Amino acid sequence: MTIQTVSTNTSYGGVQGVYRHASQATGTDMVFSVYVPPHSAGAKLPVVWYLSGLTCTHANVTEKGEFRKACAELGLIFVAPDTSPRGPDVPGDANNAYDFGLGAGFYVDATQEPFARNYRMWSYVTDELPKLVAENFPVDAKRQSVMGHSMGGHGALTVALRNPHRYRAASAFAPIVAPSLVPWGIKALTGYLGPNKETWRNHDTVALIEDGAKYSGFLVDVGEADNFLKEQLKPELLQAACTKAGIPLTLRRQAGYDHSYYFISTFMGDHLHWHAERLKG
Ligand SMILES: N[C@@H](CCC(=O)N[C@@H](CS)C(=O)NCC(=O)O)C(=O)O
Repeated sequence: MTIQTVSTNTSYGGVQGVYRHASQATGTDMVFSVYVPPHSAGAKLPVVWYLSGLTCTHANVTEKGEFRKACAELGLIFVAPDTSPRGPDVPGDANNAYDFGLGAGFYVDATQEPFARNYRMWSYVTDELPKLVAENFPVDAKRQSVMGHSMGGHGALTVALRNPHRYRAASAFAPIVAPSLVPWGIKALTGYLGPNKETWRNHDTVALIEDGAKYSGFLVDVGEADNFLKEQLKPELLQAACTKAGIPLTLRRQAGYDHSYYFISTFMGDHLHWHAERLKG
């Protein structure tokens, strides 16, 4: 598996890169970013996966997430994939809406036509891209963790719950926690997985917890001024599910913050310290 370098820039003594490769999973070219902090020759470093939200590419968090200073200090590799396949032959939303299709892969492997061929973001972020990154960067595969925002928060929490031994820590900014119950999620899961809601449960954080999935604990920040909080995010459902299942949840409701990268970048350092603590040794 070969990768093509799109760009590299030195930052905080490390290297911020953007790379392109031909993805088997999606059948398209995919672009992702990797920050490698300064490190001694031959060292293998822990890796934090960041899954982005609706409308994003790798570029949103790479340019606005303000993660590099903490990653450099803590010795963390930071990887940001795209949120969907892209290209002239990739089908999107029939009405070009922002919440389905391009930029809105929802971290599932679609089973419904015409999406099943390309929309395989679950396989991409949990299988293909980790292998590619391990082959090309100084990664310690035993020390991985995952975080995400909004749709990517949903991705991070479901990826962690279904692979608790692979991802030692998981956190989220303004995650969708119960996609089966909210408009963004119902539209996406119907479109990608079909109308049988039983097939959605594997991609619904609250449903996974209700069905017995366990995890060592989550850090979740939400903004009290987030316009999506009440209709789409519903963090109270995650709180109830975690309390009932005995999963430790640190849920912080941040007054005045909205859904944007001004919110994410403010708390990015806290999240990276949480991850670094759990990726030690
Ligand atoms: N701005 C969009 C909503 C989608 C949105 O807020 N996307 C979030 C993730 S769910 C985001 O990160 N957008 C890109 C950015 O802020 O850079 C709209 O209403 O049209």
